[in-house]
Amino acid sequence: MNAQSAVSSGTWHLLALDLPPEVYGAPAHPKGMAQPWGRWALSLIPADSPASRPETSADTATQVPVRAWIGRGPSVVSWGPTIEFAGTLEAASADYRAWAASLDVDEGVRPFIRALGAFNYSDLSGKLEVPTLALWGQPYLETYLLWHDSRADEAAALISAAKSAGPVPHLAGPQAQWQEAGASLPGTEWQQQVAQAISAMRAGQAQKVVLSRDVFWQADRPVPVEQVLAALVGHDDHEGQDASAWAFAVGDLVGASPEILAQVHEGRFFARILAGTRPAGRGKELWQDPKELAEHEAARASVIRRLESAGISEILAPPARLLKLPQVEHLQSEVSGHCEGRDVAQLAAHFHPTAAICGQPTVAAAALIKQLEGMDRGAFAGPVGWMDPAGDGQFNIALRCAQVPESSLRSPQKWRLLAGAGIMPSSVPANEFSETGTKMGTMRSALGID
Ligand SMILES: C=C(O[C@@H]1C=C(C(=O)O)C=C[C@H]1O)C(=O)O
Repeated sequence: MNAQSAVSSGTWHLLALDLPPEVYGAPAHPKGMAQPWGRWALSLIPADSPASRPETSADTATQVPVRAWIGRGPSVVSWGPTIEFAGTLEAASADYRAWAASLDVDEGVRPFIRALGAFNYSDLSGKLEVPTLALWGQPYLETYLLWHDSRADEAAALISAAKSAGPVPHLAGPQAQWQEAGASLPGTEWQQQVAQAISAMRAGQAQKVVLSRDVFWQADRPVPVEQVLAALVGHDDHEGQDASAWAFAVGDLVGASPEILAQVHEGRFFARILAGTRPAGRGKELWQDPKELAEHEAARASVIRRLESAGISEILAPPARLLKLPQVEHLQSEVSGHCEGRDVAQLAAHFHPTAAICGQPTVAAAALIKQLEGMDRGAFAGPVGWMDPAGDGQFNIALRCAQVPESSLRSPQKWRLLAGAGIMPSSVPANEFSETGTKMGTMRSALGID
């Protein structure tokens, strides 16, 4: 079936929901919204009944995958069928925007016919998906339900469920027992690869290379994605800072990334570059460590260098600051500018891969990753996020996440946790190994492993 033609002949609907102020958090401020709103919206996802949890892949059509993006700015929780635009990030976004522009819908509704997508690190292939039923939480305390005619019955049920739901229900985290189930490279081998990268860099092959690794975890039962997301949004708004990560379930990834590759809002571009890491509570050490400072500078410079060719003007790039997250602290640089006429997908594609997740110089670092990493990153470290028909939106770098099997997106039992670390000529392999382990802590904690 050609989903696009089937849906453009239908109708889209938008309803503003009148919700109690508690849903948006206290104090009622846009920055504080993500956590209670996320828990509220996630609690409305229909339960994962055994009937919707097929044992065989032949039944996967009955699955109801959850899609979500929850953090500062527009947030969404959705489930069920989507309209897909596959291809590279730029091709998929061009197709999506042309389709959205051609829809015969009210101009108040069109901006909410937004798409979510995750794209592979290596070639930016992937897909954008437009939810056909979605709860969109907006800054300034608004929530809209968007639905397509094909989901009218579910929308009616959801509207009455939303009316009778308590303000912010408690969602239990995952209750599974976990077993470690291998890795693409055993830890000792991975550290040998890091040592090789260090030798190659000392011989002048590159200045920085980011090597990542994975660890598989097997649960004794399916783990509903909304429980994991609820635990991830629970981490938000750490120590009174701005909401610092965006929890997501997009494509085959579930996680909470703090790093913004490209954000576009009404002609303004914004990015948040992270590089340089310490476990929580030890961030101040970063200012004294020449290796971390050089590593950060490489990542920051790689974005700043590409701003002009991206067509961005009136650039602001204040000095780096410390970003505190529950598991780790980073050096962060925020960069902004004017980006009239460029959409968020074009800009994300332009900046990918940054030195924060590839290295410096890009081509040499990419070659070392290919030679040494010993695994396929999939969409890990690729762009993940959302966009609207006008080209506004946000793509983060898919970090602090797990990849789950395509055949069980709703309640996966096997989770592949991934994390990387910037390797410099002065790096110590054992330290990089423990840094990647600490970064995986975001997911271990949300899954209830730690
Ligand atoms: C690669 C990751 O993180 C990146 C690498 C960092 C570093 O090496 O210090 C810090 C933040 C991210 O840009 C990851 O979280 O997996």
